[in-house]
Amino acid sequence: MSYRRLPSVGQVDVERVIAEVRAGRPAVLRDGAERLVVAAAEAFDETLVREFEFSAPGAARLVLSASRLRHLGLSRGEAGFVALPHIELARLRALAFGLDARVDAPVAPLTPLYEGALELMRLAQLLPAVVVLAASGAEALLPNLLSVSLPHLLGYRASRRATLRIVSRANVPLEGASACEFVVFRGGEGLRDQIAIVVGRPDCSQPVPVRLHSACLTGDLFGSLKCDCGDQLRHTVRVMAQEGVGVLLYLDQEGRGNGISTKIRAYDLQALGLDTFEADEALGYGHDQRDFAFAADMLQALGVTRVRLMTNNPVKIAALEEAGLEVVSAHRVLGRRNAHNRRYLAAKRDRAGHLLELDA
Ligand SMILES: Nc1nc2c(ncn2[C@@H]2O[C@H](COP(=O)(O)OP(=O)(O)OP(=O)(O)O)[C@@H](O)[C@H]2O)c(=O)[nH]1
Ligand SMILES: [Zn+2]
Repeated sequence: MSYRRLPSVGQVDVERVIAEVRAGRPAVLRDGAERLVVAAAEAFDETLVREFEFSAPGAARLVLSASRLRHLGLSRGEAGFVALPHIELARLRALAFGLDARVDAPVAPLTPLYEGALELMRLAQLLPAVVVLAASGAEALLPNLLSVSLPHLLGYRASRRATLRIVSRANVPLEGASACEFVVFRGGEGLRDQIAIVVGRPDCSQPVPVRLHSACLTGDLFGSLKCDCGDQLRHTVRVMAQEGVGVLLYLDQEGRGNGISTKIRAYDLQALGLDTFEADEALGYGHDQRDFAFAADMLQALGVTRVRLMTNNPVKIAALEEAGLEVVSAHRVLGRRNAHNRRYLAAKRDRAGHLLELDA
């Protein structure tokens, strides 16, 4: 391995801080001399409340994304923060992820460090709602906390893409597709590795059948009826096996990049009547957190530059083209419809422009 491929100190700092906030512990963001203690709103319990209140009484603030503030009734299109003079768990949770909450205090615009706190939550696949304390008032907390600089945090996604590399590969015969090689990449998005499943031995001078498949634990593994993912996954592998060649990228982008805990939270909101995109917006997200540029890098690392893409999602086609691959054709991949996924598929067609003909 060359030194160039070793993760930088900044990348290591970001990964350590991601682990801290996912474990429910506070961490510190630095920007020059300025420091900010941050902790995920969803992690707050009585103990964390006591820790924050004791170290800097009255100084906490809750930072919320633009779409969460819109859900709370604010018309401004930007992220912002409200003061938390006392951290009351019920109010904190209502503002961070309650369905019927309304903003109940003045909202102020964010500084770059506060924006960084939201980015940290997204990288950690936690809800974009974060409690912050100016470090000047929280000196007692600092010696125990890991910290990361804002430039390193903001550069993290690009650095993960730059360090994308193959770490292992082996043949794994699948039912109905015996000639498969699993190639494991480290880097890209999410918190785990990315997998390329290479069916047969593709001739890279010809267009190769390709699917970019975002992980869906509920659908891929358990056959959830709420989406079409499991069908799409198995159907694609079957088609590739029939053609004798293909590359399926299995990407760590659970819940359109939001992570499994948020996806399940969103399902709970969908049960109350919101569609798949409305539920994500209510929780503070945009339509889709995924970036497919690193998937293009994976294909190029495998020698694939001309693809026959199996997708209904125009964003995937555009992303590969933008990264310099030639998308020779795009083929629809239809899962079975049922009473539980009907609305999900219609929302993808109507709100995200997916190429789906549901009435056919
Ligand atoms: N946030 C959220 N994610 C969902 C929901 N249902 C499914 N997903 C995720 O949506 C993604 C679907 O991935 P794909 O099937 O690769 O992508 P797609 O955008 O549907 O595009 P194609 O299937 O290629 O047409 C997976 O990451 C699922 O986990 C939902 O209700 N909310
Ligand atoms: Zn799914």
